[in-house]
Amino acid sequence: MTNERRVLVHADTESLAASVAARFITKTVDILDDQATANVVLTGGRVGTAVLAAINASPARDTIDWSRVSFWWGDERWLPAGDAERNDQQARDALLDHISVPAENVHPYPSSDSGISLDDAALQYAAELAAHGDGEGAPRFDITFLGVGPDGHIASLFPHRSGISIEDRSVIPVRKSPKPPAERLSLTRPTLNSSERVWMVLSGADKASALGLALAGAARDEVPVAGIKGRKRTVFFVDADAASEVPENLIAPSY
Ligand SMILES: O=C1O[C@H](COP(=O)(O)O)[C@@H](O)[C@H](O)[C@H]1O
Repeated sequence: MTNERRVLVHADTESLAASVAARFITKTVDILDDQATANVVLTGGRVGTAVLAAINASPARDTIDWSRVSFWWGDERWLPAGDAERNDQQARDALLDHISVPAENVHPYPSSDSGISLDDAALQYAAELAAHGDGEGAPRFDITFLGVGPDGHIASLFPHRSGISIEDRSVIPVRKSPKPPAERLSLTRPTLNSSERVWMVLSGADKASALGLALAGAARDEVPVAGIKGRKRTVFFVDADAASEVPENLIAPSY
């Protein structure tokens, strides 16, 4: 099977979230049949959080041995711990607080009330990634979820900003983000692209243009999602509205 990007279209956000949740559970069980542990990178955003809620709601949720799964984040908003706008808090509310995952398996970014600077927070998260990286700069990420903004941003890598081109670090501080809050932390493109599987989750007509441009070969500086590709698989899980500008030949047959 090739590692071409694939687009799977669902009728609406609800069926999209339920389908990705089912696929995640099946894939993670398979991964844990083959290896001792799994590393999953979570995203913030509306659809990413809906997927976590759908995993939580699934009767098959606990077929996964959660004690062998570790969670990381693609990006975080530089806000105090527990803030409802933090990506980690939204993931805890939707899923993590409801499953038997050991606290040490959950790797949130530092928070703005942690007493360290944004720059030091980026260094600290990079060090945590490296500490779990078996000699690499980051663990082997088995599944990485990414939302996609209407401007084509992924994680906190925005169009026409230097972040999308940074290659010598695993984590960067982000300032003056076009989307609030202004200060953020983000994995870099090479770190995201080190993932075995990248699963993009997006819905809504406001995402159609960015998705269409990315799949038509836009430059990553213009549309950052265009620069993202997992090692084994890159799948866009989208709803019909987001898919409206996707070239027909890239849409996988419905299943
Ligand atoms: O701020 C963020 O937004 C993006 C996209 O969010 P969405 O609600 O438009 O899906 C998300 O991917 C990112 O993690 C988050 O920090």
